[in-house]
Amino acid sequence: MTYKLVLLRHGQSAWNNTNQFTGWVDVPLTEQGEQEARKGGKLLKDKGVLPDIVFTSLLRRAINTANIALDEADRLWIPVKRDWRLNERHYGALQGKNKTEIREKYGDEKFMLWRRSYATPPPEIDPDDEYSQSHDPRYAGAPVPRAEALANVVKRVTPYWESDIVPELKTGKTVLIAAHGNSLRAIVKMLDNLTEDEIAKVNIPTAIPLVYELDENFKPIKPRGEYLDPEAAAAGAAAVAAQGQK
Ligand SMILES: O=C(O)[C@@H](CO)OP(=O)(O)O
Repeated sequence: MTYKLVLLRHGQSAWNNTNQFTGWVDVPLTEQGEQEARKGGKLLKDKGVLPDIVFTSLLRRAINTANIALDEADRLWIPVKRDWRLNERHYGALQGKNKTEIREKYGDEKFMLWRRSYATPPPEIDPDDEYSQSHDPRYAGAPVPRAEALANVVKRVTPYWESDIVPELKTGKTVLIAAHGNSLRAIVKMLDNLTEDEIAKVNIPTAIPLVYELDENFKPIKPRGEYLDPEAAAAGAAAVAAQGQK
């Protein structure tokens, strides 16, 4: 018995477009982002990868990407589960800041440490900052972070994977997770058992489905899975890696 998992990062968001750190700030998709989501859905349909259930974060860029892609694949009717544990990594005090300006102000090393190190979180956000989520009713009862490193995301995603996602895979459903660059990196790290150095080099392109076939222990049969459009995925990942450089 094997299991099928599809990871989908949201399409281009308003702040991807303006080169701002986003994290838990609930920015919309751009028109280009919507178009990317449609393309992602078409890939699912054309390749016959048809999700039976979708998991999303609580952020509109992931929710809308899932809806647009599933509509395109004629699967808008499938059940949906949303959870803050699939949210983007909380970018702390960097939320809302321009990536290039931060790199220029603090230097390459610190910039990359905050973006891609495993265990070092960015500086914490003030709970009363306009871009803090401390007072957002959607997170009532949840421990809203003031900043997260990727390690913190792995820590919140892994129990959710075990408790909510694995049981759906076990019933033989094709599971779609529509989420974010760094929450998906946390899942990729966990699935592929990557080292901290290996995951630092992984960048997830927007809205290109990444398909994993998993064995009976929920481990990838093909390490790192398979993008449904590998060429576009490589170009997209390179563009993410280069953010803040210009
Ligand atoms: O700003 C963010 O929340 C993320 C994803 O867009 O950025 P980065 O790729 O720099 O971690």
